[in-house]
Amino acid sequence: MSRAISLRSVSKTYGRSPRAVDRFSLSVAPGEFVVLLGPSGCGKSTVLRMIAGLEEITEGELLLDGEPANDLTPRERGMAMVFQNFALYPNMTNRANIGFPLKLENSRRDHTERVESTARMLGIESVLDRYPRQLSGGERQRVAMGRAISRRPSAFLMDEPLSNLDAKLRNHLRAEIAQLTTELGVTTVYVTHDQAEAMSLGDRVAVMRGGVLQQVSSPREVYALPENVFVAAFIGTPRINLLQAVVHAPLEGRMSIDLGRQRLALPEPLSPDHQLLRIQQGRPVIVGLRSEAVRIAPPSHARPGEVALSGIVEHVEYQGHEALVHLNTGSRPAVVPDLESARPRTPQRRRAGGGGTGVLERLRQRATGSVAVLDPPAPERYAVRGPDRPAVTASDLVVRTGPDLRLRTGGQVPLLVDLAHLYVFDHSGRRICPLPRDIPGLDV
Ligand SMILES: Nc1ncnc2c1ncn2[C@@H]1O[C@H](COP(=O)(O)OP(=O)(O)OP(=O)(O)O)[C@@H](O)[C@H]1O
Repeated sequence: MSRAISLRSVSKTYGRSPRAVDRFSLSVAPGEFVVLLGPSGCGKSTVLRMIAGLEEITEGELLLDGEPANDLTPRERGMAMVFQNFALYPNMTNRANIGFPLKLENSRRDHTERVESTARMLGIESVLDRYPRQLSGGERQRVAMGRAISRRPSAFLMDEPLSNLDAKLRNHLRAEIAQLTTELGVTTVYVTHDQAEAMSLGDRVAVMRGGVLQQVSSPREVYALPENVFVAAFIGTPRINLLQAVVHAPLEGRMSIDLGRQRLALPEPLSPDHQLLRIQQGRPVIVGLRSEAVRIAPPSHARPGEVALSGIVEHVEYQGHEALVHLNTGSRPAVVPDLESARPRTPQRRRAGGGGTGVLERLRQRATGSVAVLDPPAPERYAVRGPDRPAVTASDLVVRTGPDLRLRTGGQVPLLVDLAHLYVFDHSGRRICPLPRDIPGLDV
């Protein structure tokens, strides 16, 4: 039997600390695979442990198949957990490890058949009579999964089960987990901080930040329609380009988005998405451009909906099948706090003002409560290299190209921006373009 899991405004507080999980609501349908995704410390494991019954719920309600379950013991919940550290009994053979939960349930019954069919499912029949220390990391994790599966639980709760494995094995096991859970049709809640893993595994992805659920949607939607700038920045590789901008909407004349040194002129007639930007006139916004929204090509190659920009090549990252070109377009990148690792900056810069401990840095720290923070102006962030050299800034835009395009560092390149792929977020980080679905009276 597969379980429906429902969390209703669930919070967790440890001692006097702020809420580790803050009014978290999520319903997982029977057989569904939901991934909890977010940076380290955002509360993913705590949510999982509250579902498992390993952590008490401070406030709110957990329902299993519609029945209140806050007070059920872990055993009564009938779920199986798989952790990142494989947690096998070292003195038991792998066979005994897999059969252990079955033995706990009924010590007199012969479980050989169930253990062997589980091992077959996971491709580990040949190692059943060895001990865990005689296995590779991947085999050990399969045994750990076998132990979770053997009892045919009503739900799997997996906490970063692949994070101790090397990249190749991780990809391999990821595919196996997807296949296995589909075959078994068991409800699965899976925790990871790896967005690629989340996107490839989940029926739905629930993105968390600072204990708060940001968005829960299909992988496709979470990528294409991120509800805020944090989700946009957390999902997708290379990371979305986020630029500080101002909407320019004169009563007469063309609407545009001012990026600092350059403007994006919005094509007329304005699309419904772009029309709604008019009310942002004069306000600071954040423009999001994924790397596929920008290409290196001259204005004469523009397709309908594409507008021209230009950029100076700062750095080219060769990746074999493609290259990532880091460009300076004279814009200021918007910083999103709490992301696991910021996009690496181009390496050659020296900071002015001895490492950012000044007023701007303090303001930035204070502002980390909101979703996005505006960076200090470029001239104050980076030193000029010498009195006779112009001021330099870091790259603000990353564009994908084919691997064979030869580009000279310091050279200027023409860019075309596809406005159909333009994201705009308001000053609080909420997506305003494409239009949010919940604007009343708008048929989107
Ligand atoms: N037993 C505990 N006592 C006090 N604080 C805790 C306890 N367990 C977790 N926390 C805190 O709760 C917050 C959420 O932790 P949690 O482990 O759920 O995050 P996570 O998103 O799973 O992180 P990671 O990916 O690093 O495992 C963190 O700030 C953590 O320090």
